[in-house]
Amino acid sequence: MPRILDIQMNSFPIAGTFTIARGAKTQAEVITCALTDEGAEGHGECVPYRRYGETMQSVLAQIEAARPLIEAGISRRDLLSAMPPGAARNAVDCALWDLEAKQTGQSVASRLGIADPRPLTTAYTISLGEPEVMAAQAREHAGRALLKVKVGTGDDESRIRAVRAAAPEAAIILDANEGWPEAALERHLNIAAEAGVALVEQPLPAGRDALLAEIRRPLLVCADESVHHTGDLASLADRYDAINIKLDKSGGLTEALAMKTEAERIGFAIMIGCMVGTSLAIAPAVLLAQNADFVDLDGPLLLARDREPGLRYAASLVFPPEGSLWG
Ligand SMILES: CC(C)C[C@H](N)C(=O)N[C@H](CCOc1cc(O)cc2c1C(=O)N[C@@H]2C)C(=O)O
Ligand SMILES: [Mg+2]
Repeated sequence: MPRILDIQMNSFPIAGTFTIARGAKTQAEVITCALTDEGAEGHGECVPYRRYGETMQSVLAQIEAARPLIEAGISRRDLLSAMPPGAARNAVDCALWDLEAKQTGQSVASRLGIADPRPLTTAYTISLGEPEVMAAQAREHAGRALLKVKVGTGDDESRIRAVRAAAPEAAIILDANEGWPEAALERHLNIAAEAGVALVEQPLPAGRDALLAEIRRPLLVCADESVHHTGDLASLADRYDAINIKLDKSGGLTEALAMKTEAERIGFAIMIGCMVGTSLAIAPAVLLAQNADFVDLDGPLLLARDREPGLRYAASLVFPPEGSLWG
C-alpha cells in the first residue's frame, strides 16, 4: 500500500485578541499534514506567516506540489533540497519524524539521544498595548518565571518600566518584532538593561539591522525575523548575541537541529520560539529546546481550544509530548 498524504486547514480560536507591533489576531490558522504508511500514521503542523510571504493557500499549494515526492516515500534528508525552508516543509518534516517513530516503535526523543526529556520553563507572552494595560497583564502573570513582552513603538520606555514594576520577580524578554526606529535603539536598550531585562528580540527590521554591530549592546540582542536557517547564521554574528529558532522558519525539526548545532558552534545563545499554533506544532520544539537558553513555547496557552490530547502545561512549565500527540 502506498504512502498517503492528507492535508487539512484548521482554525483554532485565540482566547481574546493577540496584538504586536504588526497587528492583531483572533484565530490561529494552521495546516495539518497526516502521513499514513502501512497502518502507521504521523502528524505535523505548520503555521503560515504573512511576514514571510506565506498564506494558507500558498503553503497548501507548496505541500500539494511536493505530494508526488512525499507519497513516493521521500526521506527527511532529501526533503531538505526538495522544499525550501518555511512552514510547508515544517509540516511535512514533522509528520515524517512522527511517522518514523510510529513505524519503528522508537520515540523521537530516543532517536535524538534524549533519554529523559525534561519539562521546560517557557515564556508567557504579554501582548502589545497601552502601558497600563500591559502592566495589568504582567501583574496577572507576575508569578510566572519568564515573561515575553511585546514592544516595538518609537517610545517604549513607559511600557518597559510599567511591566517591570508589575512583575518585579519575573525574568523578562522584550520582543520588538522589528518595530524600533534606529534613533530609539540605544536609548531603549539602555532602559531595558537598567530594568534588568534578560534579552531583546529583533529590535530593528530584518535586513536593516547593521547598526547593531556598531553600538555597545548592554544586554543580549536576539535575531528572530532576521534568521531562518543555517545559511543565515554567519552574517549575523557581528550584530546579534542570540538567535530564535522556530520550526516554521527553518522548515522543520531536521534543519532546526542542524541550525542549533551550528549556532552553538558560532557562540550564539539559543532561544526556541513558536508561532500561534497548537500543541502539535509545539511538541517537536519541546524536544529541540531541551538545553536551550530561552524557551518561548507558549502558543497553545493563548488558545481558547487546543488539540486533544495536547501538551501538558503547569505553572511556567511545558512538558515533553506523549506519543499519542506526537513523537
Ligand atoms: C503566542 C505567541 C505569539 C508565540 C510566541 N511567544 C511569539 O511571540 N511568537 C512571535 C511570532 C508569532 O507572532 C505572530 C504570529 C501571527 O500569526 C500574527 C502575529 C504574530 C505577532 O507576533 N503579531 C501578529 C498579530 C515572535 O516571536 O515574534
Ligand atoms: Mg519574535
